[in-house]
Amino acid sequence: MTDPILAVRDLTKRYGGLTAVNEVSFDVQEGEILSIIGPNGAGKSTIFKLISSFVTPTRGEVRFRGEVVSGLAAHVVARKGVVRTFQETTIFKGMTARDSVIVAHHLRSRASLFGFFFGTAAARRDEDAFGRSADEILDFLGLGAVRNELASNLPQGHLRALGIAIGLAADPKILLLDEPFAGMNVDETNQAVEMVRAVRDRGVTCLLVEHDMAAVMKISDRIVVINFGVKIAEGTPAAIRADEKVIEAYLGVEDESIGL
Ligand SMILES: Nc1ncnc2c1ncn2[C@@H]1O[C@H](COP(=O)(O)OP(=O)(O)OP(=O)(O)O)[C@@H](O)[C@H]1O
Repeated sequence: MTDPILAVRDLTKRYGGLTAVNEVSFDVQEGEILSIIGPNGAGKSTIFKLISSFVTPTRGEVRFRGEVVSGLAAHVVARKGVVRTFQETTIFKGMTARDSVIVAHHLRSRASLFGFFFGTAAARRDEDAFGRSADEILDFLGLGAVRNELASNLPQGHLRALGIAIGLAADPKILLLDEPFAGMNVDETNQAVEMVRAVRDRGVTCLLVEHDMAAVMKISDRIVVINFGVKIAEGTPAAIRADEKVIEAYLGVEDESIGL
């Protein structure tokens, strides 16, 4: 097997007396779609925050292409290529879709953000290149027709896609997608599943936290299952569906189903 693009080792996060994530280890291979699942409060979001360096582990580490990235500032890790998608709630709604993606390009080279707002010559040069790249990303995600709409006017499905577009503007090697199918109907979910596949086919490794089991089973190459902060299973969708520990963890959970 080739070296993993991401190696999570003995990752542990304690909040006071509560161990949110406990000695979790797994690898992510380049080009994979890997989903992290588990009941509410299992520790999935905390694992995402640890991988993207928004929080520092109590113990253990995350290695990206062999380099330890835990402990580095989140924007440094993002620039290396480990990027979280924006949630709808954090998208700047007063901007057009296109400008939002252009600003995300500027965030990649933070020096030019000042120029974007104040119109310096160097920023205008960047502007052309970033504009072309933004248009390509928007077209790629099916947002070309709404590029000049204010984000505040976009329906939820488009906003979700815009969050992915903003993530892609940062030129990720790994994209962390936090509940990309939440609140979607079946048609919207199917479209979003295709979108995530297309992102992977573009060469971006995708890591998902998701509750929609039907979508998870359809899209994932592999799944990591977390329960009470501990990894209880890891494998292909077929293996996970048949895993006794996984079935047990989900038994009695009313709002979730493992899709059996
Ligand atoms: N900043 C924090 N301070 C204290 N406790 C926290 C903090 N963040 C998370 N926790 C606790 O850690 C545990 C894991 O939370 P986490 O949000 O990672 O779970 P999750 O699997 O993402 O849940 P959900 O599926 O409901 O989003 C929970 O018990 C939560 O209350």
